[in-house]
Amino acid sequence: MLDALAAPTMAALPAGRPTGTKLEEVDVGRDESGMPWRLSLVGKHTLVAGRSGAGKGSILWGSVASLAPWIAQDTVRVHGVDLKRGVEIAMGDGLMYRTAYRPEQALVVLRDLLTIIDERAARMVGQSRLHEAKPGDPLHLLVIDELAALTAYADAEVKKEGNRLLAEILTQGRAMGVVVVACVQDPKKETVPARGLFTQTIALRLASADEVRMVLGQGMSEEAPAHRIPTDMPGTGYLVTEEGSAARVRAHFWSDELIRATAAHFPTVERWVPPLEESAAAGVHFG
Ligand SMILES: Nc1ncnc2c1ncn2[C@@H]1O[C@H](COP(=O)(O)OP(=O)(O)OP(=O)(O)O)[C@@H](O)[C@H]1O
Repeated sequence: MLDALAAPTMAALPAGRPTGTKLEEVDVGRDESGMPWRLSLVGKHTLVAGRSGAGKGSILWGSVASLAPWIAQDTVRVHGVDLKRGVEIAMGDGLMYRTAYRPEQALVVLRDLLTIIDERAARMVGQSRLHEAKPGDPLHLLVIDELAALTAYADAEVKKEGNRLLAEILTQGRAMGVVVVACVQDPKKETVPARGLFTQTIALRLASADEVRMVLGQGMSEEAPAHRIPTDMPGTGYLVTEEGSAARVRAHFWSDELIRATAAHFPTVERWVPPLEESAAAGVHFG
C-alpha cells in the first residue's frame, strides 16, 4: 500500500491573521491518511525526541514559525534557548522575543518565566483557570534545543538549577500560558528527568525499542515503533497525546530561506530588554 508520508512536503509562508485572532492549532505536516497534521501547543508541553538528523528542526520551526502571524501581533512570545550555540534558533532570530545560547543564560530565561507564572497566578486567582492569550498578554513559548545540554551536560550547579526550574515551569506553566517545546537527541533518564511532566511527545527516529519505551512509556514500542523509522524519512514520527493515543505523522520541511523569510515577514513586535546590571553580569543576548 502507498505510504502517504513517503514523499517530503515543504512548509509555506503562513497566512497573515487579523489582530486579535484567537490562537489556533498550527498546520505542521500531515498524518498517515494524508490529511493535515494540526498541532496544538496551547496548554501543552511538548517533548520532541529524535536521533541526529531525525528532523527535530522541522518540528521546532513548524511550531515557532507557524505561529509567526501571532508573534507579529504580540499574542505569542518565543523564548528561544539554543544550547547548540544558536545554530538553529538564530535562523529565525526575528521571531524571537528573547534568546539564550548558553546554559547560564538559559537559567535567567527560566527564572523570568517563573516570575511571569507567579504574576499571572496572582492575577488569575478566582478569575480564570486557563490563561487566554491576546495581544500584549501573550502565550509564552519556551523552545529548548538541545535539552540535554541544560539537564545533563552542564556544570553540576547549572544542571541542578536547570532541572529544578524546568520542572517548576512544566508543573505550573500551562494553565498560566507558559508552555515548553523541548528537543532532545539522546533521550534517557539523565537527559530528560522530567519526561513525565511533558503532556505530548513526538518521537522521531530513535535508536532502539528501549529508547522508544523511555520516551513514550512501557508498551509503546509496538504501537509507535519510532526505532523503525528509516533514516531517509526525516521529519517522520509518532505523536503521542496526553491520553496515550499514537498517530504516525510527518512534518513539513522548513528550509533556512523560508525560516528567514517568515521572520522578515512577521517580525516580533516585542523584544526583551535586560536590566542593565543583569545584562552585564550574565552576558544575555537581546537583539
Ligand atoms: N520534515 C522533513 N521532511 C523532509 N526532509 C527533512 C525534514 N526535516 C528534516 N529534513 C532533512 O533532514 C535533515 C536533518 O534534519 P534536522 O537538522 O532537522 O535534524 P535534527 O533532528 O535537528 O538533527 P540534529 O539533532 O543533528 O540537529 C535536514 O537538513 C533536511 O535535509
